[in-house]
Amino acid sequence: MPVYSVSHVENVRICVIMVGLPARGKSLIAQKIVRYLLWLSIKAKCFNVGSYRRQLAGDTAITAEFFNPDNRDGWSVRVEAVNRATEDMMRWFAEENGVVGIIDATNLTKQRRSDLLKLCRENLIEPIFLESWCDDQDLILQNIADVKTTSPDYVDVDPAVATDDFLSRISQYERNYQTLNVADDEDLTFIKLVNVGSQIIVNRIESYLESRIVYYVMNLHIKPRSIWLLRHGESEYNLTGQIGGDSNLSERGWRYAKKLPEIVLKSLGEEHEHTNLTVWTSTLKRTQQTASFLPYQKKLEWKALDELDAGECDGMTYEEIEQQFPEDFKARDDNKYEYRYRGGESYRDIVIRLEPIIMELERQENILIITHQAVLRCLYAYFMNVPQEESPWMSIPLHTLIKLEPRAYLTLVSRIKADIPAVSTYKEKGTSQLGELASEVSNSRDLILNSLQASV
Ligand SMILES: O=P(O)(O)OC[C@H]1O[C@@](CO)(OP(=O)(O)O)[C@@H](O)[C@@H]1O
Repeated sequence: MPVYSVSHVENVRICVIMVGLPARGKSLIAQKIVRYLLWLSIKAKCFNVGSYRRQLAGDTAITAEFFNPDNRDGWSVRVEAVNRATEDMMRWFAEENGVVGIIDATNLTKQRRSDLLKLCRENLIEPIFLESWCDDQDLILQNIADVKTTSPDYVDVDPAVATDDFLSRISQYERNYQTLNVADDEDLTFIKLVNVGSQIIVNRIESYLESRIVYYVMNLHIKPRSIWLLRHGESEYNLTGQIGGDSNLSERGWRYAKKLPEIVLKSLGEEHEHTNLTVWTSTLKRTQQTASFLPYQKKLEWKALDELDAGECDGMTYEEIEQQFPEDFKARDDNKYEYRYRGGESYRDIVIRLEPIIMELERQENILIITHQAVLRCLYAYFMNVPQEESPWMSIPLHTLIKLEPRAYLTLVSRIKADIPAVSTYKEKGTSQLGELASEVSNSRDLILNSLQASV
């Protein structure tokens, strides 16, 4: 079955042209848009002019003077860098069927923007300008500290010297800055973020894909925060190897749920022990039982966080699926991301239903999400940029918290394992569930079922 995405339906190609002084979060926004679109299967790529400039002029000793608009050598290198980036982008559109290309540069002058506009129009590409305008000095200094002192331009440079140099680089750029405004740029498609979203000006958004990009950008914030992703405690179905369903926690699952408040507190650290977390669960019992001892007020159930719907296979073991539906079993192994259970869902379907969750997650601050194996893989893939063919095969063990701390250019990840054993629900690619190993599993399943019945 062909897979249609927004871009196929609309047949549009978009060039997002970033605008703004250095240290206004442009690269961060550009990279996030790319990650979001790739996660939705829309082919996107960022062309960072700074890295072309570094290739042309070398990594080191690019001091603020280089960026003086009157410095002819510096100027010609910078023009050449933009030209190379745009040439590569046009080649990418033409030869690799790119859909959304991003030119990540300052693009501060009307002249530069009109050159890019002309190039896009000649190539039938929709241009959309995305300006990050900011005069909040605290935000700017925070950005400089976060990003620029770790930039390749300042390798081995003392952070204080790097910060001073960077501030003078910014003042060189300020000399030429012409901000976008509705009066002068009425005909352009643009979005202007003022002080990271405290005010947003949107002008002439025309296509659906453009409006999705705008909506995504409108939801972003850059406040420091953490996101915890975890599966529910071990369930009765996990013990018996059955998939789907709405079973209760096992005895070990309940132990994990009781220990969870302590583990979360530890992970928050002393200085944040009074932080108020928001807890999201699915509508299924196993996630809600897992959340039941957490002391936080704000708990929200989301249908969109429910586990992958296994349709006709719901309640079966992998072994039973292999026996009863051998072709499906193989098809799923061959392409797990696209495979849709009979009457159920695929991983791609989960990503589509998770989109509103991602939007809301971008708006939120500290949040703890208790969900399921397949859903968690999809959420993790969004934050960590995991390619589609890999994400359904990631190992996401039970009784393990994943803490994500988004930073300017990367997301820090730590895993916290609770000291409470649980079964593994991981099925390796290409492994048959039939045969010796499988019969051991099914024997243990019978044993567990017997003991459950005996204890009733
Ligand atoms: O895509 P695979 O690897 O089969 O993983 C998804 C499966 O994980 C399970 C456990 O096997 O999740 P959960 O623990 O939330 O019940 C199944 O319900 C679900 O079908």
